[in-house]
Amino acid sequence: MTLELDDLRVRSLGDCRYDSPFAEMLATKRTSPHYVHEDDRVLVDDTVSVLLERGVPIDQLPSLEAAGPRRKVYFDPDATSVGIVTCGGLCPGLNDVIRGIVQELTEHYHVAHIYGFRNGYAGLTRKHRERVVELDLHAVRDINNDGGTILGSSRGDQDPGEMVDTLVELGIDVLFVIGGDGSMRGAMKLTSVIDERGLDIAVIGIPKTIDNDLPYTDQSFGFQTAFAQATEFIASVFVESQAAENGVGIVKLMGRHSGFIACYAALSNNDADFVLIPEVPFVLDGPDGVLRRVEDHVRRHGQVVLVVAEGAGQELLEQEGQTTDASGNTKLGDIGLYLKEKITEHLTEVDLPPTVRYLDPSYAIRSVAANAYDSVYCVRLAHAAVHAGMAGRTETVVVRWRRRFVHIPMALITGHRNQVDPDGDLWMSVIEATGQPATFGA
Ligand SMILES: Nc1ncnc2c1ncn2[C@@H]1O[C@H](COP(=O)(O)OP(=O)(O)OP(=O)(O)O)[C@@H](O)[C@H]1O
Ligand SMILES: O=P(O)(O)OC[C@H]1O[C@](O)(CO)[C@@H](O)[C@@H]1O
Ligand SMILES: [Mg+2]
Repeated sequence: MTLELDDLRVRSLGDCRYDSPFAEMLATKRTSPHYVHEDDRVLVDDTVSVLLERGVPIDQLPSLEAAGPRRKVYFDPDATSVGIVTCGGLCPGLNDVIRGIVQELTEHYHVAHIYGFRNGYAGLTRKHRERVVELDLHAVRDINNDGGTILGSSRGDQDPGEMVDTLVELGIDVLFVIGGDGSMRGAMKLTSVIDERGLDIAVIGIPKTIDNDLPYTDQSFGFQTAFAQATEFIASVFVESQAAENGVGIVKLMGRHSGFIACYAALSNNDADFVLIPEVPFVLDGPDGVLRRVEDHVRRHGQVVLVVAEGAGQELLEQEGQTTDASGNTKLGDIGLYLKEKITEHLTEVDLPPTVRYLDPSYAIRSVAANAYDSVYCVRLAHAAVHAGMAGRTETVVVRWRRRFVHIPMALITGHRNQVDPDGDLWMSVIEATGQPATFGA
């Protein structure tokens, strides 16, 4: 990691001059094992060897600004208007975040207006301006009981200039963008137009991804709920495969570029014999290929369960030209169906005609309401986002890093992707739990 301290400094619109509603509560607070003072910072690294390698004084080590309420804020709360938008794919907990933002802004900061933009960035365009909704405590009362997002979401490019026009027209001071890497790239285009026009509008990101593929965050909200849902499907194919002769269960789970859902779901109920993820390429044929390993497993145990992330083994699929979705994300081939065909063909050839159960739970794992753990996480992220926005931070994302809530510059979260490290301890756990080889074939 070549990160320097200066890469981690977040932008502020200016000095904080207004009293914060939290001033009194914060007056006596100091950093403790359970609280990081607003003037203190959280270290990025957590191993002695990396810290020593950096070879710089402690105050020069890469560190992150603590999130949380400030004694003074940048925006005059009574005169502040905010906007909220949810973009990209659904994720458990979106409604919890919206609700947390609205409650915090209403009950503590007493802001003037909270607007919700409908259906992602499209809701900020001229065409959809009239669909903007005003949000209050009543509007968000029990939305956390439902999956999805009350605001709706979308993919697809919109003109940043037109979106900023909408912010200006509504008098928005702070925009909260709840979304993934694409949404954060979109948010950075907004801040660059805001800067060009010399406007005083803060843009705060709340990272959302069930794939858990955003960097500098312990684990993204909704991820735990999503992989818990996925375990149910693995358990089903396990039962089915056990009951059938030469039973083969295959579950394909979301995860375009990162196999976290597949790894965690597989570890959770430990029914999977093979986990295939995008980060670990595999071959099908040959003595060490997946097909022979599956065959060996069926011969020894009479059944087998495979969990495959949707982005795994894409290089094996013959695809006629790459297509993309409205946001420019590559559309993937169906590795689950491909494996089903190949395994059926192989086992039939070696005289083990299989009964294959293939499940692709797809949207069923991400459209549900957040579990209790994710709900807590969401409301705490929402509070952190509100404090960051009211303090005038901009082009800033709130994340939980090594269990502390911190601010990071938006550019960092779009800089690279969080992926399962084939040399890391998560993949090691998967290998230990499944008994599968570290690699398949050459
Ligand atoms: N490079 C970019 N510049 C401007 N806007 C972008 C960019 N990439 C994506 N966006 C916009 O951000 C929104 C969400 O992007 P996208 O559909 O890729 O989802 P995401 O935020 O990455 O979430 P998910 O994890 O579900 O993919 C879309 O409206 C898209 O057009
Ligand atoms: O079908 P959609 O909504 O475009 O999204 C599918 C993709 O979104 C994700 O859930 C990420 O949000 C991926 O795991 C999946 O590939
Ligand atoms: Mg994305």
